[in-house]
Amino acid sequence: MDHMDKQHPQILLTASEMGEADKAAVQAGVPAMELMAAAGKAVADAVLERWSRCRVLVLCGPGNNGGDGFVVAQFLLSAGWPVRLAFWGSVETLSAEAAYFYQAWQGEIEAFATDLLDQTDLVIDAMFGAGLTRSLEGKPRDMVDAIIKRKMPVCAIDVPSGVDGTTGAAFGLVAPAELTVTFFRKKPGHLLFPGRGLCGKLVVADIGIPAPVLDELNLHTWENSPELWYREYPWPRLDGHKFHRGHAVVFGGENMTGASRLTARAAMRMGAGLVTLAVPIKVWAIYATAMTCVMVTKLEQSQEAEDFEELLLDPRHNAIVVGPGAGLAGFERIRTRKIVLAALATNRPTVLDADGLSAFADDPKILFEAINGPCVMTPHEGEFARLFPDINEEHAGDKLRRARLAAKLSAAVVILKGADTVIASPDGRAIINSNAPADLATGGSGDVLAGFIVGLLAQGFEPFYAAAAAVWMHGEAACEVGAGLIAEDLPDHLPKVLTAFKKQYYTD
Ligand SMILES: NC(=O)C1=CN([C@@H]2O[C@H](COP(=O)(O)OP(=O)(O)OC[C@H]3O[C@@H](n4cnc5c(N)ncnc54)[C@H](OP(=O)(O)O)[C@@H]3O)[C@@H](O)[C@H]2O)[C@@H](O)CC1
Ligand SMILES: [K+]
Repeated sequence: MDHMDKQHPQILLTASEMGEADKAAVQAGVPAMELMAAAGKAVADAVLERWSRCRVLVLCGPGNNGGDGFVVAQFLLSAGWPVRLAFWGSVETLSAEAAYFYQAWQGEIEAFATDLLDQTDLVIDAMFGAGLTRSLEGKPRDMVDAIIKRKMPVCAIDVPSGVDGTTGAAFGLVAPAELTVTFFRKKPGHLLFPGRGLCGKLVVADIGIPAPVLDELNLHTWENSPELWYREYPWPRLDGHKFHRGHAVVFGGENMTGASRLTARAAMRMGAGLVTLAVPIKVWAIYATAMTCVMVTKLEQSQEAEDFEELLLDPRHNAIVVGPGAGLAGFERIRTRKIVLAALATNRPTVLDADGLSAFADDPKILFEAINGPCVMTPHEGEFARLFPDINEEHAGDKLRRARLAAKLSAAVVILKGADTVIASPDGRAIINSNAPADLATGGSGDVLAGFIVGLLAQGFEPFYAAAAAVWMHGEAACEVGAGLIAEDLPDHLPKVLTAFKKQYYTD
């Protein structure tokens, strides 16, 4: 855990945490005026780098986001660009720094009017940033509406106005930015949808806030990267043999036999020393003919759960996954529940996915009460809504909080999947993943993820790290494959990912 330290470049700051960092920086002797000047300069530099000289309209709002806008306008004007500036707000309520840069602006200050866009090639959105509390109304809303209709290029300061930097939720209409420049550290809303999709390219600028101010804050959210967990990674030992690398057990059902096969193959690829697929006797032959390095074992008819329990009496079976293709139809639901409960009763690291979660939709409490050991749950949004209906409703639009509360309630690491997967630990820490390409949205990719996780658990990786590492490797493997990806490709491209990862991060 030491490595997920607060000064980490991957740390993410909510609006209030950023405000605290800002205050601490001022207390440490960095004047607020300098922070604003640096912020505005960073935005101007990013604009000068990306765009050629063109007619710019800077839209300044009533808070410090607008203050940054005055600075940008002045820098671009000094660089010889044609700049117009419109302000919406009241001069009396500007902060001291914003008022200073308002006064310092050498051009005219105009009122918000959509016809300003007629003579504009590029909009600088300095309307609202971290202080946004509600949907835009009146003139700012009309402006955003017109920018959207005209499909104007936008550079947003901190966040596109209307995006909540803490949650990524959009308050009403938002003009999508081509470039967003934020300060010091990213915010969760830059990584979580819809915010992420509205930011365009994201630049993080250093504005002179000293990193040690972060040590004083209570921070617990990071962007996923091997930097967070590579030091604890269970590197294979040179003198090791397969028993050092664990033995994962995968339950396979009767109908969707492909799902657990993908899981088992993925667990092997991730480096589990051995993998056993335990399946009902009726379908044993289907599995046995399809698998090679994975062992397939039979569960006798009508006593599958008992046989599964017996299999787990062997303590070498040190990580378990139940869910992919486990089955929910008719009697299968009861069987899946029994298998899950048998797995959890061992208190060994267990991954619950798909049907292994949905089997408890009627009474999730039974599941939560059974979780007393290390457990990773991997719901997609539909499964999450079934297991955590109250949290889901109460905190709609705040994926980070939903995942965190679910982890706390269930005492499991929760991976709330999607394009912006969140990995939450029961202790309150959370990681947002950002490397997943769109190609990953394909049947079976979740089964592979479950296999990657159990493969790491079998090797003794701590569950929160195993979850984060598996999600990251899954994204990397998908990037390796590219367009046309099918789930089978993911385990087979993992060796390239693991090799590159080892080359970059392994130290003796
Ligand atoms: N922290 C730092 O380190 C640094 C921060 N910097 C910059 O400061 C920005 C944060 O500044 P900020 O806190 O003044 O918030 P900001 O978003 O400009 O405006 C809040 C104002 O808008 C109002 N308001 C809110 N929603 C509204 C709505 N829908 N419609 C209408 N009004 C609405 C709200 O009024 P109220 O809600 O109180 O009625 C309040 O008056 C940050 O994003 C970054 O760009 C940099 O200078 C570098 C250092
Ligand atoms: K903005």
